[in-house]
Amino acid sequence: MLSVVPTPVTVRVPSKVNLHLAVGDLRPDGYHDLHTVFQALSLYDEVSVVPADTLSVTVRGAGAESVPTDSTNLAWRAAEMMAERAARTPDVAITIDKGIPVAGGMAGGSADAAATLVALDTLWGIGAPREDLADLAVRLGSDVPFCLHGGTAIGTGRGERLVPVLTRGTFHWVLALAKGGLSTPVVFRELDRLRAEGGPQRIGSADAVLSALGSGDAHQLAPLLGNDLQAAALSLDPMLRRTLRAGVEAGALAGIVSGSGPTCAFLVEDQHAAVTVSAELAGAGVCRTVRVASGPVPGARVVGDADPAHS
Ligand SMILES: C[C@](O)(CO)[C@H](O)COP(=O)(O)OP(=O)(O)OC[C@H]1O[C@@H](n2ccc(N)nc2=O)[C@H](O)[C@@H]1O
Ligand SMILES: Nc1ncnc2c1ncn2[C@@H]1O[C@H](COP(=O)(O)OP(=O)(O)OP(=O)(O)O)[C@@H](O)[C@H]1O
Repeated sequence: MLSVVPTPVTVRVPSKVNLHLAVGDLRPDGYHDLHTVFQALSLYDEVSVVPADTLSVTVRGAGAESVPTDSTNLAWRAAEMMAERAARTPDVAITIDKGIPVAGGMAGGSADAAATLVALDTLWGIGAPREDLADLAVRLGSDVPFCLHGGTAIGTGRGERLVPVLTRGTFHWVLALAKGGLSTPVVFRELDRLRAEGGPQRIGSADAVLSALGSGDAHQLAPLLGNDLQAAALSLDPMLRRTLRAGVEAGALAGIVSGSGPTCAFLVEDQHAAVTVSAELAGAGVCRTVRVASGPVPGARVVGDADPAHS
């Protein structure tokens, strides 16, 4: 008798960079209020799910060895949450192909959680409204709702309340991936420590960033990029200063630490500049590897899915 091999559902999910990341004071719940502008970038993870006897997670790609494959993996937790919502057991094998740097400040784990929600929604034929998935997403992490959403968006609260931002055209980025990672809570704590000592200066409002995004002009946007966590990331990893300097010397319009770091994101003029800047930066010996990306791109979606309900 022929046995039916189940077909996996695969979801592609983007990374993010914070074009503007204003961090408020520490709240009683341990989080900080944020006012941020996210942009989803074309550096992706792919997450596949297939029916299995029990829940499992396999991670492949760069940095896979430092990603947990047990119930502390955000994708595992997403599967349990989705199963609970669907009143069923989470009997799936999850395979994560990492293209997003691990602990790199580009929402790698959050992306996998968002992708798992979308993949299981399809595999189990749930058809949950996007708002329901967003409600589950916020319980998994502050960046998870944006990984579902994609595009460019303002994030407030702890980063989970999203409003889409109108942008024109495509922005081109060069990403310098670091050898190690930085822990997000440790970077927030370092900022609190620096602030207790009187510094660093806080970035201002995002208004100018929003109008630069509307113009589609990378030259206008470049000097406006700002990240309150940058000083904390540089304090924990002073070598990042060299990386930021090298990117600008290589011809980038501006460089910024991405989120909590240590990935550095460089805005460049166009696709051609992305290639030349990335080649020069790769030769400067200031990072583990260099990637080219563009944004904005859509959030987590099933590969090969042309259904506009998923847009
Ligand atoms: C730095 C950013 O990537 C910017 O988008 C995010 O704020 C981090 O989002 P995330 O990795 O999804 O973070 P979560 O898993 O929600 O939180 C991890 C830890 O980071 C700190 N955290 C996170 C978000 C926030 N608004 N304030 C915080 O202080 C808290 O110590 C929290 O316990
Ligand atoms: N699916 C996952 N992928 C990567 N890391 C994961 C995953 N699940 C749990 N983790 C854990 O989370 C830690 C942070 O990894 P992650 O790649 O999410 O960091 P990040 O990109 O800096 O996050 P963010 O930008 O959202 O602050 C890792 O060191 C790892 O132990």
